[in-house]
Amino acid sequence: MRLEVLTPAEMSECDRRTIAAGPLDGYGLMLRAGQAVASTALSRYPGASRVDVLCGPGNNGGDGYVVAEILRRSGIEVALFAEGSPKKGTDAARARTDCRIEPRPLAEYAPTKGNLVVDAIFGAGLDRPVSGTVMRAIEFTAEARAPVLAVDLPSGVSGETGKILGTAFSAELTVTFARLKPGHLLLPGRTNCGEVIVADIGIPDSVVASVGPKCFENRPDLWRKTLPSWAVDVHKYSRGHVAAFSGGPSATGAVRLSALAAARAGAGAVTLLSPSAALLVNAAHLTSIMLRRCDSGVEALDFISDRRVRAIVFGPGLAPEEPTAAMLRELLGAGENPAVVVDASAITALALDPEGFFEVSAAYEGPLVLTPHEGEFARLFPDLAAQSGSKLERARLAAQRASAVVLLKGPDTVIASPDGRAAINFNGTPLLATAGSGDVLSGIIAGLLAQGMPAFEAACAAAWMHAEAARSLGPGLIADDLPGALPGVLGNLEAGR
Ligand SMILES: NC(=O)C1=CN([C@@H]2O[C@H](COP(=O)(O)OP(=O)(O)OC[C@H]3O[C@@H](n4cnc5c(N)ncnc54)[C@H](O)[C@@H]3O)[C@@H](O)[C@H]2O)[C@@H](O)CC1
Ligand SMILES: Nc1ncnc2c1ncn2[C@@H]1O[C@H](COP(=O)(O)OP(=O)(O)O)[C@@H](O)[C@H]1O
Ligand SMILES: [K+]
Repeated sequence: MRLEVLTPAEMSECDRRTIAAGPLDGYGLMLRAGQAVASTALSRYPGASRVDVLCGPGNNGGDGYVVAEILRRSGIEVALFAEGSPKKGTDAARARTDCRIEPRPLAEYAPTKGNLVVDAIFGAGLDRPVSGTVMRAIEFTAEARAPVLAVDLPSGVSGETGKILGTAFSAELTVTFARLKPGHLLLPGRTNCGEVIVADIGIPDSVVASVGPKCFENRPDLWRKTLPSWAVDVHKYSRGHVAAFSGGPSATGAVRLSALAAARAGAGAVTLLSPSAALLVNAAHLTSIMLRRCDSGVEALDFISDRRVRAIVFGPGLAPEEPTAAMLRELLGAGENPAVVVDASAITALALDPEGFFEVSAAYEGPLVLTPHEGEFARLFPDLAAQSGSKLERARLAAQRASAVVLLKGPDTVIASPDGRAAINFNGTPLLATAGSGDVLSGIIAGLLAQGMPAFEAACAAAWMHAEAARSLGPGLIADDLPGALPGVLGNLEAGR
């Protein structure tokens, strides 16, 4: 499985290096790209006897001319519409010359019922909002509900950010080349792409590796090798001990979800550290999870060092106030180095003095993971939330600033490491939009960290497992159900090892 996700700039560097190494030249790559799209059109739309191919002025349009010519030779009635002409001497101009169909201006295009539309107007080169004739073509197509097969990306979707520039085709199917681009995975672009097929056009894996991509699809192959495995003589504490900090008497449920999830993710022991006032409430709800009174940072630190705590969940149910932030700074500054997952109200508490936290986190030597949703992210990183870059870019900048792995939640969860690596999760489901599911996620991360999984991999694996657990349960799930679905998910992963 090829997991690299290439920015449009990295993709064009791959093209350049492939061409430089030979034997394929730029036109050879274009022919292969066009062939891949045409054969997808023929196999996936076998009943389509008429196809409208819409071509732009660049290489995306070049691919479109290749598609049109192949479909024509296959006996299909092809109508060709062009927006602008390719520059003289380019591969696209050659493809235009080699295509035997005379294009009509895009302004004359109107969708015909039953026709398949091949969108080859803009791809990786989209650099400003679509407007005018192209915008109208997109709108007509949407009104006619004509099926769209997009070449590389639906025109209007930014390959870099997944944002819609002006407006965009909603494709049923998108054929892209060599590897996915961020725009295929990030919202809203992902929705416009429909099903995405990645076609091999002859760009060697070694060339992709040589451009040093740092973003990946979050699939098990990304982290499978780092999943915990236990020696035969393991005992509960050596399997990994998690401490989860409870809120006050009326805010204990969230952290119990985290604690249960940490245990289900494989931690050998999980202890809830509870303020005295909440001890009885917690006691009434716990069985395999242990309970310990804890009213201060000093007591917590004693416990962490005495009981060899390897990972901490800090946030669900805590007060979003300065004492919470102060306790976290105390924990991080004490010289113990357990892995720490900072979630929920603790992130809001840190936003009272972000710089104070970033100083402490920069000096921290243990693994650190922050799991904000967009609202919490905007509180801790207001300038990054306001900037125009992609979700991927925002998560990466935040990870660098906080010296922590940042898992930015949502339907297109992004996990970013301060070392520059990032992964985009694709298996999320709206089933997870239910109260408490984030608490389960932070617990899974802590459970994996306690077993020694590195922070970036643990966060990626947890995001994937969390969504798989939801999918295995289906409609009707509540967050309480998610930990119980983890054994099935883990069992399937184990079977794939
Ligand atoms: N050698 C390569 O790089 C390969 C590229 N391929 C195709 O080439 C595409 C990239 O080609 P290009 O870099 O030429 O880019 P595009 O063909 O996507 O678009 C570039 C052209 O569109 C114009 N443009 C961009 N946004 C516009 C807007 N909103 N309104 C009006 N005009 C706009 C630009 O000024 C430029 O003329 C890929 O998406 C892929 O389909 C494939 O042929 C495979 C090989
Ligand atoms: N529409 C959605 N599609 C996929 N995942 C979602 C969606 N909405 C929420 N999630 C996921 O559900 C979890 C919700 O976490 P969070 O917002 O912290 O909720 P809570 O605080 O109630 O636990 C996150 O992992 C998030 O990525
Ligand atoms: K396109």
